[in-house]
Amino acid sequence: MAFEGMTEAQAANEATTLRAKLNKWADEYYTYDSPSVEDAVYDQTYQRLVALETQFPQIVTTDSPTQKVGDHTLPGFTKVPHEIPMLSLGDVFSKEELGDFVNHLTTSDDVPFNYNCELKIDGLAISLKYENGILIQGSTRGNGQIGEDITRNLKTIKSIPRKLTRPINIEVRGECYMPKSSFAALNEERQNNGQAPFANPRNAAAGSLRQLDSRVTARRKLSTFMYNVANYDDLQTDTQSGLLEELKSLGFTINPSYQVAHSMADIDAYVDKYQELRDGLAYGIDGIVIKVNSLPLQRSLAATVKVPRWAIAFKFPPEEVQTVVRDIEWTV
Ligand SMILES: NC(=O)c1cc2c(=O)c3cc(F)ccc3oc2nc1N
Repeated sequence: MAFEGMTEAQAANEATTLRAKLNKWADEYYTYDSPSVEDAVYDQTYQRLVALETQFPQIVTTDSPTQKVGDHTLPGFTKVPHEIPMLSLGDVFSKEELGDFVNHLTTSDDVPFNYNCELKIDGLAISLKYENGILIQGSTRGNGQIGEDITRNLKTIKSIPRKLTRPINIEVRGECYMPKSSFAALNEERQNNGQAPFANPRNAAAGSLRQLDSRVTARRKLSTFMYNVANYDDLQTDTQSGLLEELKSLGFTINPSYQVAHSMADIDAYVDKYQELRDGLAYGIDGIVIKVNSLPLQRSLAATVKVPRWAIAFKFPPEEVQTVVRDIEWTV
């Protein structure tokens, strides 16, 4: 990141702005456990400041976040490499795009029209690793390749089984979320004791999971819906819908509102149904996930670098939740 043609004064000026942002975000994170930006934004901003101060050493100040001892990434959680990357879903925003995705897949790759429709829970993606049926590690998605070890916090969540009904080795992925009722109660409590409220249940879940003190996490009434398996081999089922039932039989909580679709009309009906029911659900959803139902076909379709070819997210417009407008002065 070279700063061609930048004068020292300009560098000093930008460094001052970056330091203020980083200090504010760190303060939000440590003091109010409600960071207003994702870690990746914090890290990118930090790296830019380091590059600026490296190129213009004379602008370094003693109070710069770069001068603090220790690792600049938010501490407290060890990093966890995901042997099988935790990818994100590709998004579509209209039924036409959704139809294009499904029809393209079904015709070109000889995929029978057999899709599993699921609610897209608006939470934080997590991965749970079990050995001989015992929970040994829980982690966040992180950047998809490297997550954070939050085992101790996930163990406080009642819907996450410590021990499965069968002693198998399995890595299961799903969503950790905060029910709407818990979110409302938490924000009321925070406002009563002068803390900044969380903007939405997703931020509240993220802030609650990255608590260094698990007792705080335990009080946050988080829950989970699991939906995927990283290593399929131990499973007896060969469909996505069957996988959900198998996860349930192992002791996981799955979202019961899934439905197999055999036509575009089925998919459209499911989308319309849950666009209607959305506001009345006990948890936030930000869309629908449509997946090829056959697991062998999922595997053969695999993924591009970033997203699976066998699944798509149909995104709803943002829900009209009454959130407190945060004084977000910064745009990165
Ligand atoms: N938020 C969700 O409720 C939800 C999320 C995902 C994913 O993020 C996801 C990511 C992949 F690379 C593959 C499948 C997935 O399936 C998923 N299924 C769901 N129901």
